[in-house]
Parts: sequence; C-alpha cells; structure tokens
Amino acid sequence: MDDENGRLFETEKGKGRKIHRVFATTVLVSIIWIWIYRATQQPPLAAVSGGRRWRWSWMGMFMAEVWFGVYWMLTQSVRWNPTYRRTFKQRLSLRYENQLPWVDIFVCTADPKIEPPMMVVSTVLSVMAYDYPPEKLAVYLSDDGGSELTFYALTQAAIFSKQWLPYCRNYKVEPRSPVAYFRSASHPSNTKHSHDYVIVKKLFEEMKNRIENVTKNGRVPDELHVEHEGFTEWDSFTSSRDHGAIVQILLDDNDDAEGHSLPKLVYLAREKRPDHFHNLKAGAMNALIRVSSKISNGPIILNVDCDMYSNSSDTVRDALCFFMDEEKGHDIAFVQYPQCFENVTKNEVYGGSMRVLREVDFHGLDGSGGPLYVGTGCFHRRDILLGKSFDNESRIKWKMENDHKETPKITIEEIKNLASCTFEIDTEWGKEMGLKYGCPVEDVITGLSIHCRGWKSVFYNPKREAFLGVAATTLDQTLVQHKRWSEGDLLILISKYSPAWYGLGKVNPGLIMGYLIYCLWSPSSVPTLYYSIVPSLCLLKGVPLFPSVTSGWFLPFAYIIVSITAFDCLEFLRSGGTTRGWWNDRRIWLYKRTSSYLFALLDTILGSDLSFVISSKVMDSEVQERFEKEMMEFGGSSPLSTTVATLSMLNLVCFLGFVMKWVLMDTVTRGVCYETMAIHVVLCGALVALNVPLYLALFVRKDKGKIPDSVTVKSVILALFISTVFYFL
Ligand SMILES: O=c1ccn([C@@H]2O[C@H](COP(=O)(O)OP(=O)(O)O[C@H]3O[C@H](CO)[C@@H](O)[C@H](O)[C@H]3O)[C@@H](O)[C@H]2O)c(=O)[nH]1
Ligand SMILES: [Mn+2]
Repeated sequence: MDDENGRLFETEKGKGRKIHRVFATTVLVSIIWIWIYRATQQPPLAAVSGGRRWRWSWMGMFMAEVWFGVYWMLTQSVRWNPTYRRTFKQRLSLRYENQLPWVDIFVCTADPKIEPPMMVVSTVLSVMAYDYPPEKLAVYLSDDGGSELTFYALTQAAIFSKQWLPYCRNYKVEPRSPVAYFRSASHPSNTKHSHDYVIVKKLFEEMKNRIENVTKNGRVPDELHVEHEGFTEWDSFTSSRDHGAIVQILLDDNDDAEGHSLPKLVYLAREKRPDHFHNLKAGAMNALIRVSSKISNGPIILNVDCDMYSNSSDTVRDALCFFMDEEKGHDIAFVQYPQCFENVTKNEVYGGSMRVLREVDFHGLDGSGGPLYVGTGCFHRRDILLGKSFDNESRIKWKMENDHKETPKITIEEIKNLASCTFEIDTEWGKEMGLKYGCPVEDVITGLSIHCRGWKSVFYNPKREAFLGVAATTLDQTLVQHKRWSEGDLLILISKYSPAWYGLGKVNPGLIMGYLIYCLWSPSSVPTLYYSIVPSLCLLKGVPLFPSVTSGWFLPFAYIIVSITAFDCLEFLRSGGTTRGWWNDRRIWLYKRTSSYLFALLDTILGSDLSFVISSKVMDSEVQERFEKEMMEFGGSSPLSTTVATLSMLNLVCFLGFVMKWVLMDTVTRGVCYETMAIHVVLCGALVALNVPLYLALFVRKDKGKIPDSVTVKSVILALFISTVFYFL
C-alpha cells in the first residue's frame, strides 16, 4: 500500500452526500412553503380585537422565518461537500528526512493568575518533545503578563527538558505534556523503563513543587534570582502594563542528558507602555514573528494557546505532509487542527466540545477552500503570514535546502527593538503584514485575508487529538467567550475584509457562505429572541400565529420541526456526542443566541472598545466538583445570565398561564385551542423543558453555584411585568 512514490496526503469526499442533498431539498421546499404561508395567509385586521398588533406579530414571525431560512441555506454550504484528509508520514520521512524545514513554535500566555505557569510550561515541554529533529525546532513563549513567575517556570522547564525529552524519545510516550502524562500514566512494567520512570517522575514532582510554591507566593524570592541572569530584566520592571521588552534565550545550542540536541527555547515579553495599545494576542503574535525571524527563522510556524498542549508527537510531521506534497502542497497556506478539550464531561453542560463544528462544519469548509484559522493548533507558512500573495507564476517551490535562511547574528538589544511598542509605527504590521489588528478574533480575520489572497488551507482531524486544551467551566465564561467570538465575527462582516464583498470573486462562494455562518451569529440573536418570546406570549393570550393542525399549511411546520430536530440530534450523535449532551447543547445554543450574541450586537452598534476577556483556565475545587457532576455553574450575577434567567422565567409564566387557562376551559374551547395553538404549545413547552436546570438553579438548588437571589428576584419581576403588559395590552 505504501508505495514510495505516492502522494504525501490524500483527500476523500464524505459518504452520504447524495442522501443529504435530497433531504436538504425537502427542507428547502418546506421553508419556501412556510414563506408562502406567511405572505398569503395574513390574518384579516378585523379578526380579533387588536388585529393590528396581531399583524405586527405576524410580520415579525415572517421576518424571523426568512432569516432562519436563509441562515439554514448558509449552513448547507458546510454540509454539501465534506472532505477528509489522510497523511503518509512514512513517505515524508523516506523522501525528505534530511531536508525537513525548521519549525518555530509560538506559545502565548497573558496572565499567570488564570493561566498557571505550571500549565504553561507543561504545554511548552509538550511541543519541545515533538518527534522531529530537535535542532530544527525553536519554541517561543510570549508572555503578555510579563511575569517573572512564568519566566521562573520556564527556566525550570528548560532544565527538566534535558531529562524529559530523552525519556519521551526512548519510550515513545504520549502525551508529552508531563502534567498530562503523569496524571494518567500507569507504572511501566519493563524494568529499564520503570527505573527511568521513577527518576523522571521525581524530577517532575520537584519541578512542579518549586514552580507552584513560587506561584502561590506570587513572587520569585531573591535567593532564586541568582539562578538565572534573566531575572535582572525585572529590576526595571514597573507593572505588567508598563515595562521594557524582555528577551531571554534559555536554550540555544544545548544538549539533553543523552547528548542529543535540544530545541531552542526563548522567553519573550514584548514592551508594554500605558500610552501604546498592545493589540492583544495579534500584537503578541506579530512580535513573535519578528523576534523569531532573527533567532531561528523557521519557514513553518505553529502557534498554540498556552493551555493547548500537544497530545500527539506526530503532529508536526503530519502537517508537513500537506506543505511538502510535490503536487498539491504549493497553494496551502495553513493547516488547522481542531480545537479539542481535555476537560469536557460526558454530557458537556456548556456545549464545550463544539463537536459539530469540529466533525461537520470544518470538514465542510475544507471542501470549499479551507477551514478558518482559529488561533491555536495551526501551522502557517511564515512567508504567507507575512503577507505574500498567491499567483501561479511564483508558485512556491519547496526546495528545503534553501529554505532556511540563516540570519546574521544580531544582538539581544536589536532583537528587543523588534518587540518594542514603537517598532510598528508607520509600518504595515497589523494591516498588510502579520496578524490583523482591531478585531477580537484576530485569527479568523487573518485567515480570511489569507484566503482572499488566493491561498487554501487544510483541516486535519486525526483520530488521536493533536492538541488538548481547557474549555470554559462556568456558564458565564462560556457566554463571555462567545460574546467575544460573535462580536469579532460581526466586526469582520462590517470590516474592509468582509466576506460579503471583499471576498466576492476572490474566494469560493461556498467558503464565503461558510464564513457568513459565523459572521451572522450575533445578528441571529434578534430573530431567535423574537421566536422564543412572541409565540409564548401569544400562547398566553390565545392568539394563534401558526396554522391550525387541520390545515394543509401545518405540514411544512411539522416537517421542519421534526426533521430538523432529528437531523440535528443525529449529527450530534454521529460527531461522538450523547443524547443528553445534545439536549444540553441545544440549551447552550439558546443561551448563547439570546445573551452573548445579543450583547455582542449591541456592543457593536454602540461601538464599544476592543476588549479581550481572557478565559480562566483554573477553577476552585467546589466549582470543579459541580462541573464534574454536570451541574451548571452560575455563581455571580452578570447581565448575560440575568437575560438568560429572565427569558426562561418568561416562558415559564406563559406556559403555566396557558395551563391554568386550559384547565378552566370547557371541552369545545379545548378542542379549538388544541387545533389552533398546537405549535405554540410545542414551542413554549420545549423552551420550558430545555430550561429545567435553570429553574432548579433559580428555586431549588442551595449550593454556591446556584443563581444568586438578586438575579432570581429581578428575572421573576421582569418576566411577570412583560407578560402582564402584553396580556392586557
Ligand atoms: O492580550 C492577550 C490576550 C490573550 N492572549 C493569549 O491568547 C490565547 C487565547 O486566549 P483565551 O483567553 O484562551 O481565549 P479563547 O477564547 O479560548 O481563544 C480562542 O479565540 C481567540 C480569539 O478570540 C484566539 O486568539 C485563540 O487562539 C482561540 O483559542 C491565550 O493563550 C492567551 O494567553 C495573549 O497572548 N495576549
Ligand atoms: Mn482558550
């Protein structure tokens, strides 16, 4: 099978595409049928008292359904042509083992409190230990926190790597993040291995204790400063927002305990000054690109978030199979791996695994030009990240011998200048060069601009997860993260790089539709809110907005409700989830749409400042316990969770109000009510059922993760107020 001359990677089309297309056509017919219903069957003004208001509600439903219909069509773009990739590392090795390119790896961290230094350096160690010639690897840690705690941890990791890398190499251990490895590894049975295991484990524990002690105390004691000259950099340090650039090369031409080379290891804290905006992670990445160009200048760059440790030592070689394929590699700008998380529980209360995105959307995007760049687990070609455009005449020929341009040695002071606040003034950095500024999803907008310059990207989703990170562990964190993402994606839509116009003619229409799915997340909050409020209120009032069960118009509604629900559930199960997980995912879907996306929309309209709330990667033990029990964590009160609570209360009030009325009805009225209000009952009933855990958190739970009483009071009063006003209006 493995013939030596074969391709370095293979591409396969997904199965079942035809069946899906037939199904999609039936849904499309139903959507149009519903639109016709809304357009032609408007209630006559005189039908009920307040007919005019009814008209308005009706028009609102129509607009919402047009939105949902169009949005659904966009989501078909990522289901039309799913694509799967396979690599042949053996062939890569046979053909290019001696010409493998240099690879620079960037790890970004920003805050030692919510991104513990021990976690950060474990990620660093995991990427240092790739199965790849170490003399061709260089690992850079960018510390936007400018923290000596993180620096201390890195000095310790540099020492430990001398034992850790040979251990990984000799016993082919996985994963190569020592924290993850020692958490799950069982004691080896082989005597030699067992002996080494004990030694390395002891060294690891000692390092961990040292780092965690220092972290706990919040400072590096003076007597430890003598251990590394780099600590003097902190002598002139004022605060994490006000300090000069710090560059420390911790490992350069060093050997490990067995005399093999070690990767280069560099600590970078770019200069920060209060009167210069630092452009968040994009700014950090651009500083990394420049600094690394003077130290190792690898033509391939991998970047990971500090929590995303490498879970598979093959990853670099897999990625190179795409770049180095002789026939199809020349137009691939980046290879994106999926974001996977090690801390999602079985039924993922916060929808944290985003499995449908990973198993469906991204394979679909790959079929129409390539996945989005999502900021972590992504291999880039340096030249392209810098702004190079694709044209057929200047096809990049990957002659590896010439690729690594040794840069003349320059001094550390000169390198620091590259990481200064002022370096980028009057340059194209952040605009046409490097990662783009001005957007909280610097990754997506940068990837889009690369696609617009004519390049393709590849999504590679191997069986063994390549990277594992930390997913949000409270509802608020989830909602805040999605607010940042949806706001960023909306900003892209209205930016110069909008896929809607800038992308037209430059990228595949399917890919434009794909980008639009995410760019329209935030505006989709409005129709979703409408649909989850107005029909419920009308149920309470007894005003039908849907066709009655006996009418032919009922059919498309029934078909869509049943088939889309079933399809959605099936897709989730096929992506490896559980039914319970799907149900939870639907809840989070609702919460995101009605809070995060709404607030993102409002922020965009009101033009709020660019912000990046860094996700916490630590939790206290009580929160951890509830997380493992899959209990939703509310804790604090925020506008986001108050909105969610109010909406859930509103639906409960409407539903209970309807049930009370129903109980008091005579049989004839009940019959009519059943015919005309059936869809309302299903919709409102489903919303109430979805919200059960929230009601428990409002009224029943006693633990600290419950919804605070202040939020309960607020949401109940608001819900009663809204429904009463509507009822008597
Ligand atoms: O000013 C900053 C802010 C963040 N970061 C780093 O950026 C990474 C991502 O931040 P995190 O808080 O974990 O955000 P997530 O929402 O999990 O990140 C996703 O979304 C971001 C865009 O919103 C991308 O940048 C990330 O790569 C992607 O994983 C972390 O390593 C941070 O240390 C910086 O280096 N500097
Ligand atoms: Mn993260």
